[in-house]
Amino acid sequence: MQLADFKGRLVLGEIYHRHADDLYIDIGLKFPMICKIPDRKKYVIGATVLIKLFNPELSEPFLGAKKEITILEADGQLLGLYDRGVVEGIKGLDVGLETTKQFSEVVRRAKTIVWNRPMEVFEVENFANGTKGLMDAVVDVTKTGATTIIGGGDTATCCVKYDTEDKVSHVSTGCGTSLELVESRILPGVDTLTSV
Ligand SMILES: Nc1ncnc2c1ncn2[C@@H]1O[C@H](COP(=O)(O)OP(=O)(O)O)[C@@H](O)[C@H]1O
Ligand SMILES: O=C(OP(=O)(O)O)[C@H](O)COP(=O)(O)O
Repeated sequence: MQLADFKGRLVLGEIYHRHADDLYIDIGLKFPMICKIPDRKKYVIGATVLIKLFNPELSEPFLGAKKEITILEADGQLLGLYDRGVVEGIKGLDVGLETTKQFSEVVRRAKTIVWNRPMEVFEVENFANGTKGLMDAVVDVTKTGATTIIGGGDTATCCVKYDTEDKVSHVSTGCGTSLELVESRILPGVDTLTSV
């Protein structure tokens, strides 16, 4: 086991035992984490949970402890149930490598792409990798002849951010409007200007 700094590290654990109001969670280290059961129906044996770990064992704080603790457990905060990458009650603000790969594969097969809405909260650098990855795929297929239309204020901003405005077929701040144009609806502004 690597004894790096554990404070604040996110780890997955499995509920292996329940006793009275307590949940016993195996986190793959020497000691389990024990905490109160937030919901008896949901936090069942075998369920996977996400934990913010503070300390893998409480032997050091035990020596000067002011509250009652046992040294044979890890200290952490139960964040919620974990189900296929999603934690109940916690927002998902980005996509992972696998999702980016799957979306990019579809984009690389397409001949026409209409893209509205960034994949993630791309304004925050740590959450932008999937959006950048998808943009790379869209730019690549544009080079090989696909028609790529990007619409929406924020999605157009992605093009500005990644300097791809000239590398896709069409960029517009309109999103609903772009879709109406594709549907062959008459757009009042375009109609007025056309007849001037
Ligand atoms: N998973 C998410 N959770 C919350 N906000 C998100 C998520 N993914 C993207 N966003 C936000 O959605 C906004 C873009 O959506 P939207 O306004 O519909 O796009 P557009 O302006 O291109 O039509 C961005 O500000 C982005 O940060
Ligand atoms: O980004 C936009 O809107 P959104 O952020 O609500 O998706 C567009 O500026 C709205 O354009 P629209 O009027 O063509 O739908």
